Amino acid sequence: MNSSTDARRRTAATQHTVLVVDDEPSICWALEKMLTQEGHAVVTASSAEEGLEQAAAVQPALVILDVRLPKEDGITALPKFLAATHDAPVVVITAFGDLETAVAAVKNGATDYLTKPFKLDDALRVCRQAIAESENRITQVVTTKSEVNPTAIVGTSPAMQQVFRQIALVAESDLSVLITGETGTGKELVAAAIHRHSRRSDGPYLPIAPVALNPDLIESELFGHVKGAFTGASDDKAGLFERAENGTVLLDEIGDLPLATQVKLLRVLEQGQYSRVGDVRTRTANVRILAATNCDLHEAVGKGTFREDLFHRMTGMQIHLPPLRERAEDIAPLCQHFLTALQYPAPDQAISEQLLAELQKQPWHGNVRELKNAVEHAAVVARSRPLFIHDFPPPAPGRGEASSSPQRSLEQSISRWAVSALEPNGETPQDLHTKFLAATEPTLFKIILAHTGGNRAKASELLGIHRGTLRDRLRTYGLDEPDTSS
Ligand SMILES: Nc1ncnc2c1ncn2[C@@H]1O[C@H](COP(=O)(O)OP(=O)(O)OP(=O)(O)O)[C@@H](O)[C@H]1O
Repeated sequence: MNSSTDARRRTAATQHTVLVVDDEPSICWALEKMLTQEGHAVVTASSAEEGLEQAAAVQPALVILDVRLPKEDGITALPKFLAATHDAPVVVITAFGDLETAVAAVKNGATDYLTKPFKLDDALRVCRQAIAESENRITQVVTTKSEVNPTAIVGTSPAMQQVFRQIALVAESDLSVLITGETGTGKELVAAAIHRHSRRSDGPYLPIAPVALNPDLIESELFGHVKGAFTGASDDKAGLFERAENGTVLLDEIGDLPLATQVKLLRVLEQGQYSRVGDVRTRTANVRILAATNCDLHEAVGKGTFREDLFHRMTGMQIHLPPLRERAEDIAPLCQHFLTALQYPAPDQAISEQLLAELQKQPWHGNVRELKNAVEHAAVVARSRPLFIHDFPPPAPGRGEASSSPQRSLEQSISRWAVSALEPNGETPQDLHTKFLAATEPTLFKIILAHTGGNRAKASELLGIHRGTLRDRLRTYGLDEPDTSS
């Protein structure tokens, strides 16, 4: 970085007061010099007790706190510094390789930490970031605890409006409903909503996933059994349909039901009747049956793994939840909803337009479940500041996809790297571009030159750049191999 850039930054930076608490005078001196050069006012203290007095008096924008202090140690004093400064960022200085202390520091509310001995460049980067964070910190205080209904189905897209309409239309009736959609699209949420808005809402709601049941016991689980029906049946036992009397049953992943059980389910659906395993007595079922699937039942019928009569019976009333990538406009309200549920400060300010555009580009193979987990992850990383794309975990791979396509993951890595490097007071775009080219061009050039057998004229033609430019860049990267062009 050249000195004029430095000077520009210094004048642009707002002056803040930084409190340095360390009993080593040399560290206080070095940090003071570095921060004063940045345009900040620096106050120092050699113990936690003295530091706390200073903190209350000067209200610093940043506290740099050593862990090892003469009386009270930095980790124990950390919450007191947060309280005294109204949550100013605290950068903790720990001994080299002391993971336990670093973890304890972050747990106690430290924004970042430096390990001794540290380079001043690193200290400067960490301090700049912490100050920028404190400037960005969302100041709005959440005065009332925002209540979020965990069963709420959030969505403003036309597709979700259609789903809401369908739920409203079918809820009152006793119709069986098949809810379809990829994993994580909210099928179970919809089933629960249908039950909640139905006449049966006072009765039980029992979701069950046949795939989670022992295949030998599946019929007994659903319909119950009588004593002695099979080895181990030491007593009569009621099944799911009996326990759900006057209520609703959700058969999750109905496509996993064995064919023999499908016949019995059809009988319940058509005649409202079933028998316990080992019993001749016919019982009447007073349950509403909802089913969900993320597989193509039509295809399962074609393969002979799903009965056609049951298929027609179940698909009479179908609610389809489209994948999240087809309803990108739901991403913003869903993020708000999940952040509100986490009591994140000012959820409406936490997601910028730029971040939203990034999130809307992602494939979300795990749909809303993946988005929810990703927002929860990002909220932990961002700790009260607005979220950035690099706070989010990488996208989940799609079905049968080992990972996202190389080009996509390259794009994502570059984006994460660039955003974090550019973050307030980080690298200039020009520095970043130079570093980016230095990281990518040598590999590309080597491959193209190998392809042309070292012929630079051909390589520059293929690359669409001037031969002289290629020569200069190869020299810069130390790739001055002999040119085989004639
Ligand atoms: N529209 C939505 N609004 C709010 N939360 C949602 C919505 N859709 C899904 N979720 C949340 O996403 C998670 C997954 O939803 P759910 O279990 O209903 O999906 P599913 O389609 O049944 O998944 P699977 O097929 O894997 O069982 C849950 O935490 C749920 O609360």
